[in-house]
Amino acid sequence: MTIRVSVVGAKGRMGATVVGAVQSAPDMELALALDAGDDLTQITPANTDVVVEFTVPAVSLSNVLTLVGQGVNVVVGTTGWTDEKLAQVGEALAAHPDNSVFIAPNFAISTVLAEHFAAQAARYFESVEIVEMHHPNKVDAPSGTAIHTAHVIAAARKEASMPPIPDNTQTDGGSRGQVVDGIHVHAVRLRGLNAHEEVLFGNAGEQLVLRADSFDRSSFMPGVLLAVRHAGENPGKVTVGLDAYLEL
Ligand SMILES: NC(=O)C1=CN([C@@H]2O[C@H](COP(=O)(O)OP(=O)(O)OC[C@H]3O[C@@H](n4cnc5c(N)ncnc54)[C@H](OP(=O)(O)O)[C@@H]3O)[C@@H](O)[C@H]2O)C=CC1
Ligand SMILES: O=C(O)C1=N[C@H](C(=O)O)C[C@H](O)C1
Repeated sequence: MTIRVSVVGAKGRMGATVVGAVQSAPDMELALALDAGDDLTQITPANTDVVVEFTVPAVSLSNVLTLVGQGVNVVVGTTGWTDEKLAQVGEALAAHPDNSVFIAPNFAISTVLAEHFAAQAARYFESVEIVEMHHPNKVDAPSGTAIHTAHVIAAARKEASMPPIPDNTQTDGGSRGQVVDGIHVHAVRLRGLNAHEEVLFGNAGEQLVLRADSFDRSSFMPGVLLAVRHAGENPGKVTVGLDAYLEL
């Protein structure tokens, strides 16, 4: 059966790439391609099975709530999600128990795997810091991926009862980065880059660096299409992270 996919944020860098990927997928057809200023209530179960949402953090929650209200499944790539926002989506889904929302901070297999390996490494290293590097048009820092990676590492360290990360910094004008769940996260914005993340682990006398590079937005498309194909599998629920659909 052909999956009818609508794209919200369709004129953006990611949205336009998703439109092309959906048009090239043999099992999908493009329904509506909407962007800023368009009325999202045009999207209904009569024309759409799954909506892919790539917009900006400031509007994504509102868009997702509208789309859930329209009774369709939603796949979200926009960043900026917090526990509070996720809870609001969960409440909205209670009124639409047949639909689901899937959110991925990153759809690239390299990055999802790097994060998976980082969770494994986290229990063996005293020190860890994250460096994310992106194109200068990105509006949010640190990246949604880096925030998610920090949470995953912090949870793994907690489960392994790791001691606090050693750091004797006495003065800091901001150069130590943002602390997310106890992990220092550094953001670089550089012309020529796309989306890149390094997780640096250190012990006395050794270092492990996990690095994932998305050189091109095509890197995100297999993950987006995978999520579209799985949409609706967890009715009434919000699922976060592409690892949910990978057998890791
Ligand atoms: N999960 C993942 O794997 C990835 C996630 N991202 C994330 O995806 C998001 C989008 O990134 P990117 O495509 O580069 O950003 P862009 O700024 O290129 O695209 C965003 C698009 O959304 C549109 N938009 C703004 N407000 C609305 C609205 N209310 N309703 C519908 N459309 C709207 C914008 O229109 P206008 O410009 O006219 O305001 C623009 O066309 C970011 O949060 C980014 O971090 C990016 C790459 C991969
Ligand atoms: O804005 C981007 O480009 C990206 N945003 C996502 C993020 O903030 O993690 C995913 C990827 O890093 C590209």
